[in-house]
Amino acid sequence: MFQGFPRAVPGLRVGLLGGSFDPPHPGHVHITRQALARFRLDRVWWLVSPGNPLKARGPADLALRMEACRAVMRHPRVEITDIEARLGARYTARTLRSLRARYPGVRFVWLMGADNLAAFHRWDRWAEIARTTPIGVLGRPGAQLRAGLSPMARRFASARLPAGSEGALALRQAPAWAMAGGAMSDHSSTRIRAAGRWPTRGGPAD
Ligand SMILES: Nc1ncnc2c1ncn2[C@@H]1O[C@H](COP(=O)(O)OP(=O)(O)OP(=O)(O)O)[C@@H](O)[C@H]1O
Ligand SMILES: O=C(O)c1ccc[n+]([C@@H]2O[C@H](COP(=O)([O-])O)[C@@H](O)[C@H]2O)c1
Repeated sequence: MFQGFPRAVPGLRVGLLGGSFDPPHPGHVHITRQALARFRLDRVWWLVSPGNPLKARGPADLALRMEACRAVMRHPRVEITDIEARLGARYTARTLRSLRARYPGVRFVWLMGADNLAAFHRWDRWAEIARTTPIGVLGRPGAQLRAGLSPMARRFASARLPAGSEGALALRQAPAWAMAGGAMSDHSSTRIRAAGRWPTRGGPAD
């Protein structure tokens, strides 16, 4: 369809897991599998970010992160993509607008860990994202309480799907969001970097 962009037909339920993946780890794999099952998704696309706009430190080289992602996440329904670099987008609201225009009829669900839900109100045009895209949240140790009390959770409280209805998330008109329950993983990129098992860059995101 477009070089470097995954294929998707109208009606396909596609979860978008944006991340720095600096580096990717088993926690990302865990939540991807959980999202496929709990939110009844047909696909998950990993959007390997050119650089989180809220993180001062730039991530490792994109090609290196893409390669590492392909090595840890092998699943027939999961695609590893550098779509945001191709679009020249690092703000999620912009990415979602572009994807909706390129893939009419595809049912996108934005995926994120509970730690990101807790800080979601600091994102560019966060309420627009919530009003236009269903959001699937995956549990993360230590973040559950903050996520539940967050400005996003409070402002869009009436749009939250009750436990047991998460499977309908992709079919719901936004605003709609759900939390997937179940086992959590405590893996984190910060911890891997701190252990010196991944190259780090000191400068700001480029
Ligand atoms: N163990 C985990 N449990 C739940 N969600 C996770 C987990 N690890 C990462 N995520 C989610 O995956 C997405 C991408 O995460 P990211 O690549 O920043 O990994 P990270 O481990 O959070 O990195 P860092 O420690 O550098 O912040 C985010 O939405 C994040 O909340
Ligand atoms: O759009 C924003 O303002 C924004 C602010 C912070 C994070 N994000 C996105 O959130 C995703 C997770 O980021 P990270 O660094 O926690 O992996 C990734 O796709 C980022 O681009 C987006």
